[in-house]
Amino acid sequence: TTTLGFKYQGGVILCADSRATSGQYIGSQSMRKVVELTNYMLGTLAGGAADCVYWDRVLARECRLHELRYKSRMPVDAAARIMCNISTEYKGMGLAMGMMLAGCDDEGCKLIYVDSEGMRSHGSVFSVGSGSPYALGVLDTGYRWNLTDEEAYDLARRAIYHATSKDAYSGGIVRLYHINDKGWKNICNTDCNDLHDIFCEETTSNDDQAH
Ligand SMILES: C#CCCCC(=O)N[C@@H](Cc1ccccc1)C(=O)N[C@@H](CC(C)C)B(O)O
Repeated sequence: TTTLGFKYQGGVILCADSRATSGQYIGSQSMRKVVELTNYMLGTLAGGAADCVYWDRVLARECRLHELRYKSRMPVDAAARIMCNISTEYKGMGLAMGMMLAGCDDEGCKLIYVDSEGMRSHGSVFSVGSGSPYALGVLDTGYRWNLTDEEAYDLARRAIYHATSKDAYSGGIVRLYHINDKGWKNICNTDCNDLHDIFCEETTSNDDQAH
């Protein structure tokens, strides 16, 4: 898996691949690793597939119950703390999860990393999963706060694409989401092979073809 998230002037960007593997076997090329927790909060999944998918659903239920009981949004920090408490409760029992929670509440846009070791930290740029070293190489080079929306989308897609090229455990579809104070939006779901044609286009003109 390769997942990334970063905050910038336009809100928060989340992007992830869609491959599930078991050793060298590819179990799925269409996993949803950016998950919709509420209308205003998204999460990303990396690590054990069952662990991530199961506890993400538990968290989504807690968010909905909060809205029903208190008629107000679940703050992103509160959701992160719930996931952190779950991780702490099961620490040492083998859970393997590396997640990001992102959303914009009345305190502004938040990006929080949470994992099954009990880590919980706020940040502006994160990448989580087996392909994260490759993604960070692209991301840290191109990241700045004042990116335009289109530049942010392009940077996220490039970072995930290059990770899928190098990391055998990442691949499939690059799913890109944008969150701001109006909510979240799925910008695109692009197959890695199509991104190859965009990011690695060969200049084909007659003289070039005479290699
Ligand atoms: C194939 C298949 C069934 C899924 C097995 C399964 O959990 N694969 C894991 C890798 C892993 C992890 C821990 C133990 C063993 C295998 C996987 O693909 N994780 C991806 C994210 C999830 C959400 C899809 B990614 O982190 O690579």
